[in-house]
Amino acid sequence: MPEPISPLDRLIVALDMASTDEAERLIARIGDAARFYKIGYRLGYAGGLGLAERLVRAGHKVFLDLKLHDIGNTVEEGVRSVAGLGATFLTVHAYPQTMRAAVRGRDAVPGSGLRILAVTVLTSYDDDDAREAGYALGVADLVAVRAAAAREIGIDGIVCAATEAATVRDRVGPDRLIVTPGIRPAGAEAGDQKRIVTPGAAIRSGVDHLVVGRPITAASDPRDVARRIVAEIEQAL
Ligand SMILES: O=C(O)c1cc(=O)[nH]c(=O)n1[C@@H]1O[C@H](COP(=O)(O)O)[C@@H](O)[C@H]1O
Repeated sequence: MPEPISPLDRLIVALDMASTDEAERLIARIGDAARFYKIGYRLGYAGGLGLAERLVRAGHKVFLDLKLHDIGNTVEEGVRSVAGLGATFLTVHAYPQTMRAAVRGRDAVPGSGLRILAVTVLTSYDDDDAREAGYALGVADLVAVRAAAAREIGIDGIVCAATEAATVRDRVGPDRLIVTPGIRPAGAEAGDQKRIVTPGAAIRSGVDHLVVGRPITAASDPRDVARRIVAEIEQAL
């Protein structure tokens, strides 16, 4: 059985900011209301990898959302480099060749603790977007197929919307993680997200970690919003 995850560690705050100064100010404001942070393109390309190492040294957990997707050799070597940074999670797109390469890169650095998450279908996509991108399957079927492939290949966790969590759990079993962005507390703006779920409903559908960005980062009191989300998670468990 998987290790129990505390309500606090289930919340991952997306640091989609322009600079490490801005990110560090937000982290200081949030204080002990969160301890798991995600660094994606915006911050990653603006000093975010150095910040990731500093956060790990300070006892935080870090999710590097680099969404790797390239020829196998490049993905494998990229994952080997990332494995030295101390992050807990790294994303790759859920294409079989890419996932196999990421698993080889992970396994080449034993003891790094890095876990690979496969991004199935972005939460900003609906069936029309999938069709426009050339896929014959709708979002739910595409997520199910990719989750099953990820499990077969040895990926550690799946990124999907919480709307697909039950199907994904069915495909991947109890030992793989399910990590869901597209989380919106009741009444929060969806923005560009199309498959949104509240924190409590996500947890009840079997999700392990929730990724929350703007509802926290754009709030006038980010610490308060983070605390409320963790309380909602705790209640739903
Ligand atoms: O891989 C991700 O983290 C991700 C996958 C996905 O399908 N949808 C998605 O929104 N994300 C990321 O999750 C975060 C969501 O941010 P908010 O919409 O501001 O809560 C962003 O950093 C996205 O890059």
